[in-house]
Amino acid sequence: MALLEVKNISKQYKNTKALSDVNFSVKEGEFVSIIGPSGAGKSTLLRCINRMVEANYGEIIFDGSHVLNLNKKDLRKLRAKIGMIFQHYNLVYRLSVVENTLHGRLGYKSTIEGIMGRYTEEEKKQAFDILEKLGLSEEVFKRCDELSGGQKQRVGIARALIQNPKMILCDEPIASLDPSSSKVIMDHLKNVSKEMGITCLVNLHQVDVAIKYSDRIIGVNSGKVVFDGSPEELNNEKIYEIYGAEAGNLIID
Ligand SMILES: Nc1ncnc2c1ncn2[C@@H]1O[C@H](COP(=O)(O)OP(=O)(O)OP(=O)(O)O)[C@@H](O)[C@H]1O
Repeated sequence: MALLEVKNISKQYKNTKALSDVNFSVKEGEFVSIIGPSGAGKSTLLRCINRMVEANYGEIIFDGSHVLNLNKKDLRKLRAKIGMIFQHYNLVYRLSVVENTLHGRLGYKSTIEGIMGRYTEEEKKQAFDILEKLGLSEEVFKRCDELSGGQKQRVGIARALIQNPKMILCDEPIASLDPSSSKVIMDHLKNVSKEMGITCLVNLHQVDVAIKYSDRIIGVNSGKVVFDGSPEELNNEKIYEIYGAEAGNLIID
């Protein structure tokens, strides 16, 4: 069953048409990558789903809700069910690993509870458990500015997981990481989808990584979906269609 349906989505920034009539759906538990050249609209597309960017036209249905029609209160509830991971982590660096993780609970709290940092014992236990699973037991009380890039991104995953999300949107999660940290992060994300059944929608620059980890790949060029298929179907011809002139060094041997 589709957890997410994106129908006829278009987005126009002032002078730029970033998305044109984008259609696709994602099943529960699926791991889907979105690939495409720089400026293709990948980030805009991901951000339209949780309305960090407002689409101009179309429909998005997530878990039965018509996302684009939600009022402020219901949008907040929806966002609690959708985690997000960013290229530059978006952590509060002067705070500790566990505090940043617990920030994932803020969507479930009143403003005053949030400001006072009131978390239940159960929430704290869950934070410790998640951090242990992500190999961060030793770092729990460290400030986030003391961490490596790979560790910071694992805190980003922890913060998303403590939301108990149905889906995680990942916007270039490994674009700032070296290959070995990238592998650790991608392995954790794959685990999140396969073991925990959480749907992952991941923007990626690296075609080889998308092929290795995804159940399905969506290729975007100039704001349009030009490929939607399995990793096996992504041959060199399709890579040319997605990347155009940039395809040269991406070709698979
Ligand atoms: N806030 C904005 N205002 C105006 N134009 C924007 C804005 N955000 C993005 N754009 C433009 O919309 C297009 C799509 O941008 P977007 O960031 O979604 O692409 P992308 O595929 O994620 O690129 P990259 O891989 O480089 O991150 C680009 O032409 C970009 O310049």
